[in-house]
Amino acid sequence: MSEQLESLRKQLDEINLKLLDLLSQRAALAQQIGEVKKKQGINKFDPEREKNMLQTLVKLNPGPFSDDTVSYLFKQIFKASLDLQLDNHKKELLVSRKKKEADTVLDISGATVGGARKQVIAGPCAVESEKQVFTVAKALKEQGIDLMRGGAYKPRTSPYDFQGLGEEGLKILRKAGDTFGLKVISEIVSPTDVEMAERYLDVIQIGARNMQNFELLKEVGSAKTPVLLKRGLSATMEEFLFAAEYIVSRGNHQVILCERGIRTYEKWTRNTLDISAVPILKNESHLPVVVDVTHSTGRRDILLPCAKAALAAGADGVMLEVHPNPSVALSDAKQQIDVSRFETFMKELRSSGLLEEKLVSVK
Ligand SMILES: O=C(O)C(=O)C[C@]1(C(=O)O)C=C[C@@H](O)C=C1
Repeated sequence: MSEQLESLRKQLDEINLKLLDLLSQRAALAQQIGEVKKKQGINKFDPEREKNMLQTLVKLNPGPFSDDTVSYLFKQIFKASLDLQLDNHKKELLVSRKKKEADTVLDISGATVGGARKQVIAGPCAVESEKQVFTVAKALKEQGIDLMRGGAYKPRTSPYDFQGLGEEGLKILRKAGDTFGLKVISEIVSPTDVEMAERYLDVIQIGARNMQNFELLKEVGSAKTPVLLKRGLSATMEEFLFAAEYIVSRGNHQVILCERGIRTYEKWTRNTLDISAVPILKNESHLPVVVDVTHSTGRRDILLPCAKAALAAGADGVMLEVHPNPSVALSDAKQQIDVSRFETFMKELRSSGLLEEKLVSVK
């Protein structure tokens, strides 16, 4: 190497170290600013401030970098500082794995979710009658299922569709649960119904359409009953975790996250099952994660491979809809499976080995 090149590179190396030192000092200051902003409840991202800083820097740019290049470089620095501020914030979330390393295991009157046993949560889309629910409950019990779902309050797209049996539906569920030794899960849509629902349910479900119904989240957060929180139709994972944080921060730590598919342009499935959500949520949070294979796909023919994929990706369980006679179901007739299909589903899922108790927790 020529002496000149060597000397220039040496100077560059020294500047690198000075830049690193300055960047680290800057990052530490940005962190402090982040803390102050948090205390004052100010937004971390401040585009106006970034614009002003860029204007000053461009004005004083001595070259040889172009103004665009200077802007680009500093925007990267601002972005990295903002990420630091937000990352600090993420560490403080109660639902975060950074806050609590060990998996949260829910004990729902003896049935665990998030622990060694992988759960299959099944049941009709809507509670229609005692006979219908009892038929399904019997089939679930025969398959060794612990948890039964069934909708009593149905938030339907059309106001003319079946809206559910309300409290009467919850009573039927409870009766079936007590008769067959199943824990029961059902959705509540109004904060004023939470207290009543706690009398009947083992788990309160917050549906996808209500994931950001903050008053409802706060109410179930103050309740004692475990909560199954579904991901919103277009919710990012960050929004999903913040919704869970609403519940946990109010004192109810028993939350199950449920991936149920997100809205995309794809029409061959009802929603798009975001399988990547499973390992990401498991990494980011200590809360149990289950996958609703019925609502994410809307297709009976792919329930099994999607359930296998969910469990293989680290889900703590899967959820699906079972109806004695899906063709006459009052809701979601096209996607529920009958008892015989359910038995086949369980047989094949079991033989895949994926339902076996997990030996080590997924991290
Ligand atoms: O000055 C602030 O308010 C900061 O939070 C610092 C900073 C920066 O790194 O310059 C970071 C994020 C904001 O969007 C704006 C600026």
